[in-house]
Amino acid sequence: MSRRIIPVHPFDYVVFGATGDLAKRKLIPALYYRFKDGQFDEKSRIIGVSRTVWTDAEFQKVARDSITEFVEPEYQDKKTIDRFVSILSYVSNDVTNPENWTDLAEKLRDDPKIVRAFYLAVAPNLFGPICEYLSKKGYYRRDARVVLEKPLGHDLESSEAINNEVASIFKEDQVYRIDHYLGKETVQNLLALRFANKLFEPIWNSANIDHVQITVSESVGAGTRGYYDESGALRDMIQNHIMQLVCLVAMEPPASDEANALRDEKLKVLRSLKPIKGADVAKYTVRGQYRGVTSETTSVKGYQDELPADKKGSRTETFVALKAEIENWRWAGVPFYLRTGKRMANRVSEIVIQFRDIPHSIFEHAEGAPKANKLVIRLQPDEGVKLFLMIKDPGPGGMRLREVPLNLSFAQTFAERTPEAYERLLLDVVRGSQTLFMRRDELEAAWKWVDPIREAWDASRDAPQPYTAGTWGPTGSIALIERDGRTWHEDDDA
Ligand SMILES: NC(=O)C1=CN([C@@H]2O[C@H](COP(=O)(O)OP(=O)(O)OC[C@H]3O[C@@H](n4cnc5c(N)ncnc54)[C@H](OP(=O)(O)O)[C@@H]3O)[C@@H](O)[C@H]2O)C=CC1
Ligand SMILES: O=C1O[C@H](COP(=O)(O)O)[C@@H](O)[C@H](O)[C@H]1O
Repeated sequence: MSRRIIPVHPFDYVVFGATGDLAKRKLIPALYYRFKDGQFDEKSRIIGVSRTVWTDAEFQKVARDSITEFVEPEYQDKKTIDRFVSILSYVSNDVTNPENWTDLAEKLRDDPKIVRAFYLAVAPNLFGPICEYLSKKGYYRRDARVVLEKPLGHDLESSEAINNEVASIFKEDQVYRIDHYLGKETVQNLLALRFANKLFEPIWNSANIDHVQITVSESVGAGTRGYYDESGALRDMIQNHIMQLVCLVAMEPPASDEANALRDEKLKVLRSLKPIKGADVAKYTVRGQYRGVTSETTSVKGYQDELPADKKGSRTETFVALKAEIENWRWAGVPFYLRTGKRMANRVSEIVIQFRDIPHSIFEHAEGAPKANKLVIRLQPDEGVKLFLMIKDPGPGGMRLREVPLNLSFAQTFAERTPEAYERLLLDVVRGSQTLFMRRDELEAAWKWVDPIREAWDASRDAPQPYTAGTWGPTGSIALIERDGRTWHEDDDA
């Protein structure tokens, strides 16, 4: 069955930061895919804005190159690319220079039926000037939308300052804060799994679940990404993506999929997280930094070796593991073990729901003991869901118990390409759907929870624990979970 494509209203999408890396690698390809699928056509416009002096044709040429490089070859056809780039135009503008602000009036249509969206793919210090520009030049409309890229601050205070600047022009129902994890198909599937099935909800609680693990590991390094040393894994991954995953796993069933119904429930989870402060930080968190490794076949640089001279000696963490707890009736006593890192053994993002042991085994004389059930939701790569169950090993040899996975592999089940997160999110903005975007109070609640961890690390004399590139992180991370008599999940299909 082929996918049903519902076209969106015609729009004017103004992309600030159009010459940047994000526009080139993610935004242009995502918009192209949606155009190719017929979700919008030449009635819409995409207007790039940056300081670089380009003509429309130059911007169109760069967009063509980005499609050639980042769109799968079977989706590239000249006729569609020609049609797509014909709706692209460009305006050169330094938003910090009010004396020379450029006019967008020629590009923006003054028609209330045409959706107006501003995508701020620029550093957050430009959000204020851009909002001022939009307001003073009269491009603001009460029904316009503004999309904010991360990082939205480096702590609660700076996040409040950014949000205040934006809020001085845009109302909260106009603001779309991107957490691209929410746009991932498999993350949305978590909602379907939990709330479109009868099976799980009755057992989704502390009476039946022993613990939850969330791992987002990357095999790539961090050092060449300019921003990373100011950020570190706690701010870069835990505060946003992993907190959002915790929310989706732990929240109460919302009354509907309406944006605020969902966000209200996520917010309650964030506000129920037990604070990790002071001496508890050393007990419940582990931070690491990768070391290089050289063998006969490979040579991988350590984080320190990748840094420029003035940053050597940095104590920025490239790995975090922590034990979080949610203080409410559903989750009391169920630890959430979270970990993320760069230069780890594999690229894998997964959520593991480890159920409790059965209350009593009747298999006294069987070969093998029953193991507790486990649900593994693989977000990437090899997206899918595995439910580990006990079965009788077939054959005449008596009762032999074996753990096997019920395996739903998305790649094997669905022939169609899995859309990239940005494809969904960019058009949700046009649809006016905020469900997959973070509300201000959620963002701030997440900062409020991570800030004391960061502060305790900054005050500590200890450096991050070293781990060798290509491994699963420092030994402290293994100890964190093993201390509780548990282990990190390793997917060897049982
Ligand atoms: N790249 C990525 O994969 C991701 C990026 N982000 C975030 O998105 C934002 C953009 O990232 P990225 O594209 O990588 O950054 P780049 O540095 O590649 O691009 C920054 C953009 O901002 C424009 N710009 C800078 N100063 C001004 C100005 N005064 N007036 C108008 N435009 C200006 C630049 O254009 P010019 O120099 O021509 O003015 C350029 O287009 C950042 O906040 C980043 O953290 C978030 C997630 C992923
Ligand atoms: O936001 C970020 O996410 C990426 C990982 O995203 P993924 O979609 O590839 O899983 C991470 O590499 C980057 O450091 C971080 O800023």
